[in-house]
Amino acid sequence: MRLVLTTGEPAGVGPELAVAAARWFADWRAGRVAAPDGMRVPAGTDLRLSLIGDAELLRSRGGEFAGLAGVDVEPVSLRMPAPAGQLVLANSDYVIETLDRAIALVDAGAADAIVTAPVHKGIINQAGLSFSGHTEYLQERAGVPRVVMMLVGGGLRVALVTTHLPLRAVPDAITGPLLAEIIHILDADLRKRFGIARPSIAVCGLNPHAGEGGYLGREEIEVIEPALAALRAEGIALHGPFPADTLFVPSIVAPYDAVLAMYHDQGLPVLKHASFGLGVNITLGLPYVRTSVDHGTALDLAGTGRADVGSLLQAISTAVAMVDPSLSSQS
Ligand SMILES: NC(=O)c1ccc[n+]([C@@H]2O[C@H](COP(=O)([O-])OP(=O)(O)OC[C@H]3O[C@@H](n4cnc5c(N)ncnc54)[C@H](O)[C@@H]3O)[C@@H](O)[C@H]2O)c1
Ligand SMILES: N[C@H](C(=O)O)[C@H](O)COP(=O)(O)O
Repeated sequence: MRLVLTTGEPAGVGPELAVAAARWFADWRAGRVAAPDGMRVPAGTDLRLSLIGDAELLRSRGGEFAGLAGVDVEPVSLRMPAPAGQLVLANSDYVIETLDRAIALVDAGAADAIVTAPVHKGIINQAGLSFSGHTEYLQERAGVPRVVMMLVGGGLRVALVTTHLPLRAVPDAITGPLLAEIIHILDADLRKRFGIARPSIAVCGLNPHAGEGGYLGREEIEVIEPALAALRAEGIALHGPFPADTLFVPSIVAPYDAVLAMYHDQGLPVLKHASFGLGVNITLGLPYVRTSVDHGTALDLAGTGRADVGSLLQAISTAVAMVDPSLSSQS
């Protein structure tokens, strides 16, 4: 199995974390260490990790990594020097090229999964390239009509109906057809990638108290409940819509395999509170496995050696388990 790791915004923590992860990876594939969640792979497992990025940048930020067993570099050249913590407009092309290289490798069957280090959405847009996030970019490049962002951590799986959208645009974006597409992907991938025979999914309402019977908003009555009813009739185990504030109470959320939140900042703050630094961002619905870290470029920490590599290690081990579930069951 070969994973490709895009090393992210060159001014951020991605390059140094990628090299730290590569060192851990060499030990992990040799059976010498476990992943943060305890997952081990049997020594001798055929695993390779290719770092996609500028080799000199990686070395200067993370130290030497030549000779690590199972690790290589797919070189992409920086456009301009990249001082730690300082965004350089001209390097946005470099970031996009690392993603395109990863996509080309999975498309050609030369890699099984893409793991991504964080990019800076703002600087890419400032450079004139329209970019909402990896999730949307990978969807577009894969030519699939829809994908689902799901973050996993702290015992929770939280998927989103809408992703990188201004809050003002969210209510209009939530429609019956969108809910059906998202829920079909979520249900199918929980079965296929996570081995859950009949996923039980709790759905958040959009409005406070899930609309309070229509007195605090009507989207639940007019859009969400009818969509869920139709999907239940297909046999999908859907519950809700529930008021989001209490759904995440540990004893209430515990029975469900996943929560479906209506928008980014309804679901992700809960997950990041529960597991920041060890969470994994997964894109469901792509023709290949894609995982990522739960944090951003952390420009304030770049080059200091103080950034935590835990989420990246978890993203790598999760990708391996998703490509070959038999490996996770051996841990
Ligand atoms: N997967 C991704 O590509 C991804 C994910 C989230 C955010 N982003 C992007 O990152 C940029 C910065 O976003 P932000 O400032 O909101 O979030 P951020 O995650 O970069 O930083 C938030 C806080 O967390 C800390 N932090 C982040 N990563 C850490 C780590 N590995 N170890 C220890 N502390 C860490 C930072 O120092 C900061 O205090 C934005 O452009 C955003 O869009 C990218
Ligand atoms: N929504 C993600 C988060 O908050 O962690 C993050 O922005 C990354 O998204 P992409 O994987 O789409 O870049």
